[in-house]
Amino acid sequence: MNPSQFLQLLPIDSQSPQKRIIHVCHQLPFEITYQGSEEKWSFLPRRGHSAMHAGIRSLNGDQWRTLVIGGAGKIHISPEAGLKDTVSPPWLCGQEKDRLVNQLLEDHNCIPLLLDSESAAGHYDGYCKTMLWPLFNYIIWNDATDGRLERQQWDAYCKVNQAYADMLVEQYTEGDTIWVHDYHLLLVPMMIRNKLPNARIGLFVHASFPSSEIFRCLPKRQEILKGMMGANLVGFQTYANARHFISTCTRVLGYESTPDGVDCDGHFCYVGTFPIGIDAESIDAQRSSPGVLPKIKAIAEMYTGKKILVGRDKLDLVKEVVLIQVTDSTTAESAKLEHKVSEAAAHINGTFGSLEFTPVHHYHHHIQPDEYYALLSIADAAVLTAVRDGMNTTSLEYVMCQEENHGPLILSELAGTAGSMGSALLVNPWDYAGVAKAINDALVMSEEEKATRHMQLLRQVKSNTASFWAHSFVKSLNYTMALSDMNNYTPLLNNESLLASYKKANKRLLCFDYDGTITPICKTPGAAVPPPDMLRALETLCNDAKNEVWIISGRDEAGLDNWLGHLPGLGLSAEHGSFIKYPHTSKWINLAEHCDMNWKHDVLEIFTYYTERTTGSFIEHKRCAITWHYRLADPDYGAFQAKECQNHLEGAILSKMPVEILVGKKNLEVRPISVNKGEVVNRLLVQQQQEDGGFDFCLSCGDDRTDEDMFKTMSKAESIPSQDVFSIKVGIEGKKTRARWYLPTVKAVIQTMQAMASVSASASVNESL
Ligand SMILES: O=P(O)(O)OC[C@H]1O[C@H](O[C@H]2O[C@H](CO)[C@@H](O)[C@H](O)[C@H]2O)[C@H](O)[C@@H](O)[C@@H]1O
Repeated sequence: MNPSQFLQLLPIDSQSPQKRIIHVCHQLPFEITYQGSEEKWSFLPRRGHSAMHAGIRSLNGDQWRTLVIGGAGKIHISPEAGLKDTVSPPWLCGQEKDRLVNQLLEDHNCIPLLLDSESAAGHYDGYCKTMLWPLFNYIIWNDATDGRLERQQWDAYCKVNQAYADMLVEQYTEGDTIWVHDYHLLLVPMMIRNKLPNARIGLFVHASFPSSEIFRCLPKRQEILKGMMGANLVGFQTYANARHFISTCTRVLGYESTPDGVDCDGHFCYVGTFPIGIDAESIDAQRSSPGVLPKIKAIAEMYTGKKILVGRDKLDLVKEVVLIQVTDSTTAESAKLEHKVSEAAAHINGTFGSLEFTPVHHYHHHIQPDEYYALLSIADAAVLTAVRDGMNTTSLEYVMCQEENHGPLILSELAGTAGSMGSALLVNPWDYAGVAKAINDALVMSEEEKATRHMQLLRQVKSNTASFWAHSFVKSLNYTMALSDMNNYTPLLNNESLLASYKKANKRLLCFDYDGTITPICKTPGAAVPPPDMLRALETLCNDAKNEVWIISGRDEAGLDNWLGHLPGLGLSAEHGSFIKYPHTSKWINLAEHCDMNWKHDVLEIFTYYTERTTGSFIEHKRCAITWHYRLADPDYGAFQAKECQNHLEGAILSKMPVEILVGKKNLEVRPISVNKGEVVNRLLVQQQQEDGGFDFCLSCGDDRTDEDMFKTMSKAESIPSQDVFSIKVGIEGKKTRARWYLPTVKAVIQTMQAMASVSASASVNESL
């Protein structure tokens, strides 16, 4: 179930009133001007990101208070202040800075981040604009460099992200909800998580997010994705972006995922789609303001007898004007592009124009709001043909301005808004003939069709507002947290009670699984060598006479002997309980010797069939089991083939042979039904009971389904008080398990082993004194 779906199922009033939401944005919504030491600072609305800031503002109300942390940007100096030009923030001395901070907080609930200009430029003009922005919009950089500039920009990106995270941590109080915005701050969620492990963190990516094939080109791809994973919920504008993100995490980081999100080393990061809208009421008020009507009249007079097409795009690499009769371009980010567009306009005018008629008017400057709304209102059609756009709020504003005229909207299907604007004339911006046809269709469209299409668009714009977007995201974030709590059947292992119980015990049984429990999962089985710190702890545990320590694994005897055989005090069980080797002995005992192994040939045939058809997959042969691995295959195709293979095995083998199929971590395993890890644990419990009065402390620890048999057996060990039985699942807390506790990672397991080992070591020192 994805977060948007939780909304329909869970009660709306689950938040207590007046909780605080702290937004972390690249820039504050205001341009700051210094008026002089005796005057108040002045704050004027900053251009751009108006939908985001409208959404943020809308959250201030009965339920929430908002605080916005954002970059101050360049600080302007009023001519009256007696200083020159604009300057970067560091000139601010203590008193002036305090005055600015206090005033922003009091007047607007904002806290400014004052960055030095070098870091700010390296972060924004550098890493954001030259690395991330083109890539996120499907443009691979074509200027090869020696990597030095990129490293400097990356360093600036990290430094600036850290500054935002630190500022947040400074402001944070328990219970706050944190909402980080956009691609400028993708490392911030994990930086915060490192300092505030239990915080409620949302991240919304306002920009597009590319497919994994594009994203994987980014040299810092892992760092960026892991930074994002610090969030509890990552939101995107479109379903396609969300899907790309999930599959990128699977492919680049090798994490397991579901359509709801990504499982990241014991933390589930939910992913959802939340298309942003505009503040419809405010746009309605602005388009009807007194300044707009005279502009409408002036434009109408200027183009009497002509149909007006309007286009408005930011001039950057991802937005090109295909055919525009009146354009207004906003920020000039590229002089080269401006030149290109001017040339195209001149060409069209030269070819199709005359002394009395100029078909393309290209205005390349910021136009004032009155002119903007007048243009959107007077147009006969809008042509918005970006080749990539996170959303495109101009299309929404155009619909608001056309309440009377019903002018058709020609919209690029590669703009985020296209997904919800089904009544627009959607075009592929690369298909020039298709765009030309759409323009013609728009101009000859009947009034009736225009009205019907416009009504549908308007309904969409008025219902999916900026406020709706912001509220949906925050509610989903809260619900994902609630869902994690609800799924948390299994609490985090309480180390204190474990150690207390361990200390007082006289005879302990410790059973550990191997892969994914005491050794991290690796790309190939041969690479999963035991970590040295784990081996040291294991050795100390084995040296404690009160302990009986076992590794109970799916691995074969040779593998376990090779990696762990040097610890004589360690008991080993291989192939999920088929073989055991008692501590201080060298002989393996085959517990499955009476099992029928005739199934192996048929299973091998099926596994071979899938191996031949799944590049990267391979078969691991064991004495009593066969394993088909697909970790190195394409993740989606591998998972698909594994399902097919499982169905095949179930149909062809299970009904006829006494075997079981185990669905492991990127593997499928077949082994006799009569052996399992629980049987080994049971054998050890019974033997100890018969020989020496039983254990008074039991621990089993494992990460996959085969380990559930150990947990089950231990939970039934009636002779041991339940508070001294520790069954521990390794991995994400949300998974159903029979274990009583969970630990998130292999690292946490090793730390627990070390903690028990130090109890054993100090007991042995005390005894020898
Ligand atoms: O019972 P376990 O000790 O957890 O062993 C289960 C299987 O582990 C191995 O495969 C898994 O670990 C590999 C190394 O990290 C990894 O490459 C693979 O994708 C995992 O499935 C082992 O190869 C199997 O024989 C074990 O049954």
